[in-house]
Amino acid sequence: MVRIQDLTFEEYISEERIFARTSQLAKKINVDFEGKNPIFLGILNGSFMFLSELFKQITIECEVSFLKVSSYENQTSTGKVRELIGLNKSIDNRPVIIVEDIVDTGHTLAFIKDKISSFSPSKVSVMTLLHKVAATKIPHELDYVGFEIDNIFVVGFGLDYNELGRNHRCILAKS
Ligand SMILES: O=P(O)(O)OC[C@H]1O[C@H](OP(=O)(O)OP(=O)(O)O)[C@H](O)[C@@H]1O
Ligand code: HPA
Repeated sequence: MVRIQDLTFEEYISEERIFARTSQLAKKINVDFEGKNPIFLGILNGSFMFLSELFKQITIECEVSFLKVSSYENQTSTGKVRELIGLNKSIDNRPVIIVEDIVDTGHTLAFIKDKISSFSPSKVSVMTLLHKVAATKIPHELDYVGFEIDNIFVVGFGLDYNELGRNHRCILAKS
């Protein structure tokens, strides 16, 4: 059992299973994108651990870059304003692989895909380590999924609870 602030968590997906699945996904990418020089776009912060493990096993010509979605409360309205930081013309006419740690409601991915499309990538593929299927409000075509998980709160391997717990080597689920 692991305690983070007021919550307790139990191991849900072991480090071994994460590594084995990540290797399978990397092998598939190496085949699917051979000769296509894709750019991996990691979505910060959560994807950093998954992307670094994946990227070590990519053997084709490729690039890596990172994007951050910043959210802040608008001073003049109640709405949340979101902004995508780090996008530039390097994705013009290139195949892009968005790399996420988790697709939960699907709102973040919808926002990212919309912003990216204005840069005219030749193709946009999505890879996510986790997909919380029953929580999804905006369905997406997910090209590479590590694990479909239950509708429970998870931390570890890059995922956080109040910014804590990202450093755990496995995925932990709330008890
Ligand atoms: O499908 P959704 O319901 O939109 O949730 C998924 C998003 O939530 C998390 O990011 P978060 O905004 O918590 O930032 P973080 O990666 O820095 O933890 C996660 O990394 C995804 O980007
Ligand atoms: N855990 C951590 N971060 C998240 C989750 C989760 O289950 N869903 C969306 N962001």
